[in-house]
Amino acid sequence: MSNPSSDMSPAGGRNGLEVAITLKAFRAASGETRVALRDVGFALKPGEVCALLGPSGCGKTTLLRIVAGLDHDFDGRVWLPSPHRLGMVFQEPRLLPWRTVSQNLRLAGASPETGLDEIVAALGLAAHLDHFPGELSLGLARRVAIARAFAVKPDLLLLDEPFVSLDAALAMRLRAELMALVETHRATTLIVTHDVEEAISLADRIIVLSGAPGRIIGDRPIETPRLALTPARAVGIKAEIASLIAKAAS
Ligand SMILES: Nc1ncnc2c1ncn2[C@@H]1O[C@H](COP(=O)(O)OP(=O)(O)OP(=O)(O)O)[C@@H](O)[C@H]1O
Repeated sequence: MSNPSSDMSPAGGRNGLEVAITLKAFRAASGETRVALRDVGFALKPGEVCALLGPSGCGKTTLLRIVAGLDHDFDGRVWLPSPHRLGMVFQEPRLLPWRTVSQNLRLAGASPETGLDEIVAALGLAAHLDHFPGELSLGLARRVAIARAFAVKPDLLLLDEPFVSLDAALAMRLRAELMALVETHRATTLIVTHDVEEAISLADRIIVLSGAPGRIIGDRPIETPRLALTPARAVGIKAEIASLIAKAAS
C-alpha cells in the first residue's frame, strides 16, 4: 500500500461523495499486514443519508476516517463534494480539554449566525458553556461533540455511532435534529451504527459490510418518504438486514 495510489479529491463536477477504496491494510507491530477494507466502492448523492452496518472490526471507523481525510494510507480514491463543510462525530467526544464547551464549539466554526444558540438549547447545553470537557459526564461530552458537528451547518456529515449510550429520549431528539439538518442543508451523511432500527429510521440507504476485511455485501435503499414505510415493511427490512449482519459475523 503506498500513498501515491491514494487520493482525496474535491469533486470536480461531482456534488455528492464517491468512495472507491481498493485496499486498506494496517501493519501490526509484529510486521504482519492485516487487510481492513477491500474493494469498497459506493457513491452518495447530495443529501443522501447512508447507514453503514457490519460486525465489529469490519472497518466502519476506518472507512469514515478515510472519507474524513484523516487517513491517506490506502489504495483507491475518495471524491468529496466541492466545496464542502465537514461535520464529524467520533465514537469518543474528542473535545479540546483546555478549552471550554463554548470555545470548543466556536473554534469548530459554530456561531450564533450558524444557529449555535438553537442547537445549544436543543441539546440542553446552555448551563455548561463555561465548563471544561473534564468537568462533563460522557453523555454531556457526546452532546457537545454532536453540537459541534451540527452547528457548523455541514454539507458532509460523518457520524460514528453518535447516539450510543445516550438516553432513549435524547437519542430520539437528536435523530430528529439530524433529519432536520439533512433536510435544510442537504447534508450528505454517512452514519455508522449497530442499531438496525436506527439505520432504518434515519437512512435512505443501508450498506452492510462483511466481517474483516470489510467489503460490501448489502446495499439496500429504504423507502422514502419515510411515512410510506409501514411498520410491517420496516420489520421485514430489519429482519433482512439483521440476517445479512449475522451471516457477515459468522
Ligand atoms: N491504527 C490501527 N492499527 C492497526 N490496526 C487497526 C488500526 N485501526 C483499526 N485497526 C484494525 O482494522 C480493523 C477495522 O477496525 P475498525 O475500527 O475500522 O472496525 P469497526 O467496524 O469500526 O469496529 P467497531 O464496530 O467495533 O467499532 C480491525 O481489525 C482493527 O483491529
